[in-house]
Amino acid sequence: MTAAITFKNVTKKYLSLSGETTAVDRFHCTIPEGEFVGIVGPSGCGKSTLLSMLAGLFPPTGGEILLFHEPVTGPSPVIGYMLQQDYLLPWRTILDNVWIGLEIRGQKTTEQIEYAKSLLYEMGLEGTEQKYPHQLSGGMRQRASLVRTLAVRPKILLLDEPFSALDYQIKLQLEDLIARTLQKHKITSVLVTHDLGEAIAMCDRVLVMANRPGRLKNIVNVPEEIRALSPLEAREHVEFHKLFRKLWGDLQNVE
Ligand SMILES: Nc1ncnc2c1ncn2[C@@H]1O[C@H](COP(=O)(O)OP(=O)(O)OP(=O)(O)O)[C@@H](O)[C@H]1O
Repeated sequence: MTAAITFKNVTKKYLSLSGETTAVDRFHCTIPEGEFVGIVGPSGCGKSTLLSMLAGLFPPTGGEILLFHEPVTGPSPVIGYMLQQDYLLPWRTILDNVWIGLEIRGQKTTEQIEYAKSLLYEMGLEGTEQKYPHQLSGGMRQRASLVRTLAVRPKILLLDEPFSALDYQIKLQLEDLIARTLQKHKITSVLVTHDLGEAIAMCDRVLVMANRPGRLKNIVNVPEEIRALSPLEAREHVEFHKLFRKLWGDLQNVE
């Protein structure tokens, strides 16, 4: 097993005028390559802080984070980030948005362009190439945003509440499509979500965090019977409901 992400006793303290806040306290865990991991926990338990440190936006105060056994020292090209907002540039067509990362990295080769287009079609966006973001629905824009992120071939994808701005039906459809795409391309993924059902339906393991200070409370493996199903089908399975109740119980006792 290759470790894609290793958190070694990671701590983050913020200093502000009102004093010191320990946002993350000795977070320790390993995520193997190809795994899809969810992080759930009460508001303020340090989920976004963890993702930001993983993305190399700022360093931990204590401990260390490794990506494929190399310490994180800043933003890394192996990491892609998908946020709640799509941040597509409104003055560029969908196709021009999709390969913006390739342009910035000087990688806009014929092969890479073809790869980006194939991702666009995989995500059901054929026919939108020459449209502008305002001509697409919220779900389509999120899909285009994911294509842009995947076009530069990240090995690790961080998803910070990517579906929370979408309505329920679109969100379920997107969960299915995105889970399939990430599995197909064997991308190690970390999903931060407030939606327990989403974490169970999409992930191989769910990390439950506790508050004040933010720390890892529990790790729950999603049973094989659920993982073998699509996120939509998983929600119908009896094991899904059992696990939902267990995680719900865990979260009631995490303070
Ligand atoms: N820049 C900052 N300066 C001071 N404190 C901060 C800063 N950013 C976050 N915090 C504090 O660190 C703690 C963890 O915040 P963080 O945003 O990581 O939590 P979260 O679990 O992502 O929350 P939510 O689920 O509400 O998005 C909170 O107590 C927050 O107030």
